[in-house]
Amino acid sequence: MNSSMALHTDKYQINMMYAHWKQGTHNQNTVFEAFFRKMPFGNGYAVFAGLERIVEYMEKLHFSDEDIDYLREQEEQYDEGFLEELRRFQFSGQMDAVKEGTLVFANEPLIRVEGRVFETQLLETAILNFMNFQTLIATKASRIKQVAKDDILMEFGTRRAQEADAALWGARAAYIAGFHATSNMLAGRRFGIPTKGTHAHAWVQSFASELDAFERFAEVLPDQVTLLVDTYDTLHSGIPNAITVAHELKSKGKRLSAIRLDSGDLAYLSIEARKMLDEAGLHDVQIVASNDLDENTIADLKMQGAKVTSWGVGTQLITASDQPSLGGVYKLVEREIEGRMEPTIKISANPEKVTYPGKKDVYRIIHPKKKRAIADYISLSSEDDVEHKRRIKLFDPLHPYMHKYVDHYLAERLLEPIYRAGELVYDRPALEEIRNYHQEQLSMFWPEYLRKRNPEPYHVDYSTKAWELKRDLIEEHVEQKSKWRAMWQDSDDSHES
Ligand SMILES: Nc1ncnc2c1ncn2[C@@H]1O[C@H](COP(=O)(O)OP(=O)(O)OP(=O)(O)O)[C@@H](O)[C@H]1O
Ligand SMILES: O=P(O)(O)OC[C@H]1O[C@H](OP(=O)(O)OP(=O)(O)O)[C@H](O)[C@@H]1O
Ligand SMILES: O=C(O)c1cccnc1
Repeated sequence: MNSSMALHTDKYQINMMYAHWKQGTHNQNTVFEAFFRKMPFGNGYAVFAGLERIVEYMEKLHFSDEDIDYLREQEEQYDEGFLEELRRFQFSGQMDAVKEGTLVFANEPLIRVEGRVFETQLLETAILNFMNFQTLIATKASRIKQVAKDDILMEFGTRRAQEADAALWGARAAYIAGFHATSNMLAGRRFGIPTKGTHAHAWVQSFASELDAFERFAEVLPDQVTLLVDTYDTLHSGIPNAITVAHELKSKGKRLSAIRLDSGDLAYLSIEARKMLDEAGLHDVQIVASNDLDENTIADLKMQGAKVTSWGVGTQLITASDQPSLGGVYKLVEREIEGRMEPTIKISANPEKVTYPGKKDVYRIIHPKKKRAIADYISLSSEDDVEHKRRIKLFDPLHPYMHKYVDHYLAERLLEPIYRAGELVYDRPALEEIRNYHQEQLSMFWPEYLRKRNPEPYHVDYSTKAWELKRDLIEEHVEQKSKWRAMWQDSDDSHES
């Protein structure tokens, strides 16, 4: 079985690789950077995820004989020599990336890939596919976590996910952002995420009575029982029957762990359920809620005094339903011209889409005493001001007159080496470590950047040199454009005369 995902790319990447190969430019050195332009869900931050998947992909990346046969069959224009080159394909370049769980912001490089254009071009589609989805889900999960605070969060989304990979990697992304468990057993086995499960309405329906169903379930799984109480009548049947079973378990030295509410007014029902359980002396029986929950409903329910301590969240999380995609892009920022690396820019009529040229680094600038993040500072990799702790100027690229100088600061370089000369040099952290690191990250930010609604925009600032480079290349482009215009004008005039 071919486990490589080399063909998990857009055809245009292979066509460009072919065209470079034919033109003899395929060994040209290049630098690409991946970033997104707009914060998802209007959130103040995003949670970077997807690196583990990218490394898995990179480690297996090669074109198998079947891949080559397929390409030959698909595109008769491809030369055999090109297919031979693909057969020898191996990533030999550099990759740097932000660690999973890091809080990241719009317009900062999150992944940087350097190498032969023949290699760097191929990776675009897969890298964006992994980064965009997982970062989106981790961010959505983080919003839910902010609201749920210390309650237990269970990821229930598999049945509604956009197919299997999304369910698996989505469960992992949610765990990074602070979910406690998943219902997906494969995600549990593969990533070591704790698994949890209650039972469905079908269990209750498959018995003559609800009480019988509850008793039979508790009999075989007495150590972790959560009973779903809304199949027939939550207040008049489900909860009373669950209380009966709880007493039966108690008499055997066991404990009913929780009841689950899955329909109706979850605030009202949970308050009533709590009263009934407490009156029965069952103070330690918890209440789980599920049913199309997201951060907004959970916040509403909490505001209404819902007595829920565990939330099962599926559809809205795994499909990121209010924003089903993150628009991350992968842009060429430098290329080799006659043996020298030169910055390159993409111009667009939309000013937001004009790229920042040049190979860059991202530093998190931290208040030396308060140990909180002040801003992210993006400078050209050729600059070393931050490395030497020299004074830096922070200014808003949209409003350059708004600026301040910072003399004393701590700095963390966000892009870490992942590949060097094609070798994996990154010590892949355990999932638990990533999850803890994410929690530490949150504590480095002032709450105004983290709030769910109308967060204060966190500063992502460019160095003066990075900003001037962009300005100069735009000016060069404008001059070039007016020259072309004049040329066209002249040729039109001569045709007319
Ligand atoms: N007190 C509440 N305040 C705000 N939202 C609530 C409250 N109680 C429930 N909800 C949410 O309202 C929505 C109710 O959806 P819907 O009407 O489809 O469910 P239902 O009729 O209760 O149950 P079913 O899933 O059986 O159709 C869900 O998203 C649920 O999470
Ligand atoms: O609502 P979600 O956040 O996606 O959580 C998962 C849902 O999956 C189950 O429902 P089921 O598939 O039985 O369908 P239902 O919506 O009719 O209960 C469960 O009872 C939850 O309601
Ligand atoms: O365990 C549960 O209660 C569960 C799991 C998946 C989807 N809905 C509910």
